[in-house]
Amino acid sequence: MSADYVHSFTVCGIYQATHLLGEGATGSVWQAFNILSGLRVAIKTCPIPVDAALPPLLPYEVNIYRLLRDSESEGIPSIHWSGTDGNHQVVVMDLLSPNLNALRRLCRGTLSLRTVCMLAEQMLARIQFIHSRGILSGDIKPHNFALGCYHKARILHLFDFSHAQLFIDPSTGGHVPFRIGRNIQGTIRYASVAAHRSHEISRRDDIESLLYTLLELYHGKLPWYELSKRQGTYFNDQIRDMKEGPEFRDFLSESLPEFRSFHAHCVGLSYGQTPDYALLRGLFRERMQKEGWCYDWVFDWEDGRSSEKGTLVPDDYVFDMRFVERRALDPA
Ligand SMILES: Nc1ncnc2c1ncn2[C@@H]1O[C@H](COP(=O)(O)OP(=O)(O)OP(=O)(O)O)[C@@H](O)[C@H]1O
Repeated sequence: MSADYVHSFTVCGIYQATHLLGEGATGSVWQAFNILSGLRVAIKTCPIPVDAALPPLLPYEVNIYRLLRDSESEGIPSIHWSGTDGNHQVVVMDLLSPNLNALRRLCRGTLSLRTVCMLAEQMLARIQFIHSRGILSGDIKPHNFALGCYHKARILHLFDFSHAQLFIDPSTGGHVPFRIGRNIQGTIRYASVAAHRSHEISRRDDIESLLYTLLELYHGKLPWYELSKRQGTYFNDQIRDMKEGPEFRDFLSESLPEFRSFHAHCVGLSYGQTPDYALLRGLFRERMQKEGWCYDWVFDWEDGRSSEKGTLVPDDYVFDMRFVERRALDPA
């Protein structure tokens, strides 16, 4: 967290920050409100690098948001303002609800098949949209999807484009050529096998990461969950081997046929090939139809019983036992 911004601060004179929402590798995200209209917004801040040679991170992400901005960009947060404020780069954007990883935890670790099917429908639409604009997310994971606020409360948003990249070369209009030797980016737990192998990524890699995302939302954990908490090449290689090996095949064989068909489609895609988004969406639509479920966009976390014992506390939060009441541990 930035030392300058420990307490409430304002941006642009009209956005008053109230509290910290989350932190990532790029910066801190704060909840704020517009003091003129009362509209609640999110503010992402990132210290300006001291070394002028280092590339500015937030302006890069803002440029991606600009490329995605048009009348069809439902489910991509709007940018209200961006620029520098003091020694920070700042972007003011639509406020979103807690991300899907937090909501999975709120629902005691797993989401129902009905909720996963409804989420898959919107996730595929978002990914297809950014792909249609020549952009890859490079970091598809539950943490980067969240419902909107106000009238957008039923619209799933894809956000955090800090690892996004263009797969269409603007100078040639063609697909970026395949190459090996690219550093692995994004989040190891959800990275595609090709990304592990330092291959250039393309649309198929976002789709493979979506498969891992959906599997985690449904099952609660991926087979490489424990390994993914460790860092280093050794663990990355172990995770890659698990993704390609019998452990994952066994996991899939005990899972749902929809996920097996999804996996078969991913494996069959070559570099640069357009994924069959309709086929993938159809897998979940058919299941919804078979079960007699309708797309009412009422998710598990809106049912009080699913979240009874859940928590929004992050995985890595360490409770200090000095602050836990003895009675809670020993009711007698
Ligand atoms: N517009 C928003 N509204 C509400 N919460 C948000 C918003 N943007 C981000 N957050 C919260 O802040 C957290 C960090 O944001 P974000 O993922 O954009 O940061 P990052 O530094 O790019 O993260 P990463 O390390 O994953 O790349 C998110 O997990 C999310 O919970």
